[in-house]
Amino acid sequence: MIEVTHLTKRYGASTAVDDLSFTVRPGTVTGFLGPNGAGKTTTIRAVVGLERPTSGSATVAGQRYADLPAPLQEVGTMLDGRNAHPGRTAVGHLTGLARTHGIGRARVDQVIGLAGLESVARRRVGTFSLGMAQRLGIAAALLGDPGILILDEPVNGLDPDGVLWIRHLLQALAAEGRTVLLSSHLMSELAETASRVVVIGQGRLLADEDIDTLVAATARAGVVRVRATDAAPLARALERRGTPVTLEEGGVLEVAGTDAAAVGALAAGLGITLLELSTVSGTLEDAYLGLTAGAVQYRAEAAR
Ligand SMILES: Nc1ncnc2c1ncn2[C@@H]1O[C@H](COP(=O)(O)OP(=O)(O)OP(=O)(O)O)[C@@H](O)[C@H]1O
Repeated sequence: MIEVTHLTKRYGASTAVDDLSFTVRPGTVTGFLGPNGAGKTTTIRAVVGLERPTSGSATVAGQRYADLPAPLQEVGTMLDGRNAHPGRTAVGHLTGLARTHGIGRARVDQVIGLAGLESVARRRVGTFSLGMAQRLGIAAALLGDPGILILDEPVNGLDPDGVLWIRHLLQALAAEGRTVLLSSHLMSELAETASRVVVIGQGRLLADEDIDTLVAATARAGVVRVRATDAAPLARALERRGTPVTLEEGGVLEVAGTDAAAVGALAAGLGITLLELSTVSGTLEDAYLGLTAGAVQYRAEAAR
């Protein structure tokens, strides 16, 4: 469990994190989202004892990170995939870390296997691609077999095979009852991997929800899309029933406040042939954009 309670972090006059509270529970993968500068990294750094809160607190497994006797065995972190010394081999880096916690060589080999790094285990880290460095960062996070994992942008730099690997790995770790928190800007990937999400903007909490609940609440979720040989009479019939209809590109009608079966039945009654009939399911991206619309600090000026 990760608990952030009324956490505030100020740098001089600017507030990076503002009275933020949320809990990350075991057994699920939780995504941590927010626009650039929202305060995600500052929050994560406070959780792992790298930032001292101005006020409030952040604990892992009920304690401050700094008070954990063997942090590597409680919390695995990957904040920057490139933190290993470039002159060291992957095995050397992991063995060095393992020694600080009395972790045996067998576990080093095990995490190298888990991360798919066997073929490059004896290569210098400085020659690693971004994806290989990310895998090494994940191997290091797993070294102490921790109950809590905190990963900042773990998918960054991974090829599609690597993306799939990390998705299945994190889900398997959560299914074992571990607490998994990951930040990512890749919305569709996060939606595939996580089941819950914490969204922040300008240092404040915007949502702490199941992804399914959040997505179902998006504005367009449940809207019926329909394309017909002759859309006009269908649109008129729907409007006569008080159902709002919008005409989209390509002659597609979007109909709110009804369901696909009702639209299909109405069209059949009018003898109109349907070319397409579907229900719009919202996406995490829709939900995220809706939530953060007012909280984006850095936005390119719209093209005039
Ligand atoms: N050491 C620091 N000194 C001063 N300001 C800082 C410091 N670290 C972060 N900030 C500011 O705090 C705010 C939050 O930054 P943070 O890096 O936590 O955001 P983020 O959500 O991780 O952003 P991104 O998605 O771009 O990584 C930003 O306005 C940033 O400029």
